[in-house]
Amino acid sequence: SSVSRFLPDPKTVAAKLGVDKGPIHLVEAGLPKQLAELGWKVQFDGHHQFEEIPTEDDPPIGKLKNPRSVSRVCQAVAKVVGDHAKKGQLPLTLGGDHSLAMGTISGTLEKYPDACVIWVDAHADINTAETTDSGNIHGMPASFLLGIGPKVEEFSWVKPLLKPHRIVYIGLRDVDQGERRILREHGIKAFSMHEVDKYGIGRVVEMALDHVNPGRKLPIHLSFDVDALDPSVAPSTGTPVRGGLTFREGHYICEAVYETGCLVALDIMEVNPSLADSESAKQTVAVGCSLARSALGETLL
Ligand SMILES: N[C@@]1(C(=O)O)CN(C[C@@H]2CCCCN2)C[C@@H]1CCC[B-](O)(O)O
Ligand SMILES: [Mn+2]
Ligand SMILES: [Mn+2]
Ligand SMILES: [Mn+2]
Repeated sequence: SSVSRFLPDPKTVAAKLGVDKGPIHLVEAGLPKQLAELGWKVQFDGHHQFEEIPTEDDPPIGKLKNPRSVSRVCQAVAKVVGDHAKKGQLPLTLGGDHSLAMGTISGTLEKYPDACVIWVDAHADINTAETTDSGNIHGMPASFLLGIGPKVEEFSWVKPLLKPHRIVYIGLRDVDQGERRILREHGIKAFSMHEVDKYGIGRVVEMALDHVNPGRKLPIHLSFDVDALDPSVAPSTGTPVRGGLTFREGHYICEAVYETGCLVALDIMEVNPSLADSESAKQTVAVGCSLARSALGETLL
C-alpha cells in the first residue's frame, strides 16, 4: 500500500538530483537500493545535468548572485518534481543548494495546492532581495515561495502559492535580523533550538504538525537542510552552525513525519562532500541517506 494516503501510486519514489556533487555521492552510497529494500518502487532517471551559465554571463541582479543559473535550475526542478507528483509519485530531491526548494516546493504545490511545508534547518532561508546580506539565493527560497519582498523578474516564475500558516520551521539558530522581522510580521511559526531544548523533539514535532496540519488532513512536503543537524553529526555542509539537532532528533522528525501518512515530497539538501575531509564527507553522506530512509518508512523496530 502506498505510504501516504495522497499517493495513488503504490510507494513510488522518484529520485531527483541537485546541482551539486552531493547527490552523486548519496546515490553512489546506495540510496536508491536502500529505498527499494524498504519496499519503494524507485524511479531514478539519472543525474540531472544542467548546462552551466558562465559567471561572466550571469552577473548579480542587485545583491543576488548567480541569479540566472539558480533560476534556470530551480525552474527545471519545479517542472520535473511537479510532473512526478502529478503521476502520484513521491519526488525525493537530493541537493545541492537549498535554493532548489523554490523548485521542489513549487512542484509540490502545483499538484497539492493545500500542502504544508515542514522546513528543518539552522536557517530560515527567508531573506528577500532587500534583506539579504550575502546575496546568496540559498538564503531566500522561502520568501519567493510566500511572495514576500520586492519582485525579482528572474524569479517571477515562482508562483506565491505558499501561505504563512502552511510553513513551520524546526531547528533554527542562525536567523538574520531581517528574517526575524519577516517571521514576526507574517506570523510564521518557528521552533528554534531553544524550543527543542525546552520541550524535547517529540513535543516540538507534535506542535509543529498541529500548527500546519491540525487534523493531519493536508499533504506534507518535508524540506530537510542537513545543517539543521549539529556539525558534529553533519560536518560537510555549506553553512554549519554549532548547537544543532542530534542524530536522533533529526531522525525522529523524519520518522514522525512518515508516521503521519501525509508525506508527498521530500528534500534532503546541502550535503556537500567537497567541503570537508573524506571521513567527514562520508559521515555526512551516510546521514543524508539515513534521514531519507527514516522519512520513507525505515523504523527502528
Ligand atoms: N541567512 C544567511 C544568508 O546567507 O541569507 C546568512 N547565513 C550565514 C551568516 C554568517 C554570519 C552570521 C550570520 N549568518 C547563512 C544564511 C543562508 C543559509 C542557507 B541554507 O540553505 O544553508 O539554509
Ligand atoms: Mn547552500
Ligand atoms: Mn537551508
Ligand atoms: Mn541551513
